[in-house]
Amino acid sequence: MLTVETRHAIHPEHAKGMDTTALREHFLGEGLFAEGEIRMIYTHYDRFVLGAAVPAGGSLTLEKIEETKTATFLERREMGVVNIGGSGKVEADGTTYEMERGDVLYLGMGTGAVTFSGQGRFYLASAPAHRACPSTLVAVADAKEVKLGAPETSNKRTIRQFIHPDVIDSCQLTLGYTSLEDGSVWNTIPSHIHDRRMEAYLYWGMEDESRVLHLMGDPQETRHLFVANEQAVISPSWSVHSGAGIGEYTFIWAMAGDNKDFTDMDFIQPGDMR
Ligand SMILES: O=C(O)C(=O)C[C@H](O)C(=O)CO
Ligand SMILES: [Zn+2]
Repeated sequence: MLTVETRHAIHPEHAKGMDTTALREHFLGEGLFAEGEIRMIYTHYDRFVLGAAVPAGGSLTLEKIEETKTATFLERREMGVVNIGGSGKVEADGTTYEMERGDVLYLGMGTGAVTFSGQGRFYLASAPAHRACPSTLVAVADAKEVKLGAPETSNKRTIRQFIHPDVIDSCQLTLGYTSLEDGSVWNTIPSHIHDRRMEAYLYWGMEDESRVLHLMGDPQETRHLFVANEQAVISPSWSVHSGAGIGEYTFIWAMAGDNKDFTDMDFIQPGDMR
């Protein structure tokens, strides 16, 4: 089964007046990972699509979605696939990619139908593309590692960059994930925005009862979302995206927009946030 939900772009002035239910309705992705299903969210933020495929031992094929009005989903798009489950396979364009937990697969524009199988839990992130870059499997060991933060500021973390100019080519998609060290709770502190790019976070590797308090909103009008395992947050270009978690957590960040410069961020120090 394939289901697609549409999320329209929200103006920051509109977001200021939202209550908790409305904030969750517009910015949180809940229930994306369902056994035997592909579930997707088509956003109007840079036409970024996020989703999940959980074949649960069977197989699932992503061929097309009505929203793009193209013959296949990847006809004019590129996509990142992250396996956050057990061993699984992805077949695309006549090639079978074996994916272990944490591996990332980049699929270039024009790839055609994509079939997911095995015990993988596949997170999907896709953006429009203008040229075909080579499809590439990037194992955890091949990612670029960046260490950030310190125990004194409770934000010591490892950023692993997979779909990133220093690792593989892509059109506009960048993707990787960040894991917190034991005892550190804060991600992406100091907070930042990047008006040039939207971003989506998928929190994973969490206990069922754990939660991340995700900060979003205009830096002068912050709001929060309590986020559980395997839930996603859509971050418009005007919104900060930081969080503090109870228990272990990792989050996949994926971005689309005008540049692929990971370090292009406008920082806002905690003292300047409201
Ligand atoms: O821990 C971090 O800091 C991040 O992972 C930053 C995000 O990837 C991000 O927001 C990039 O723009
Ligand atoms: Zn960011």
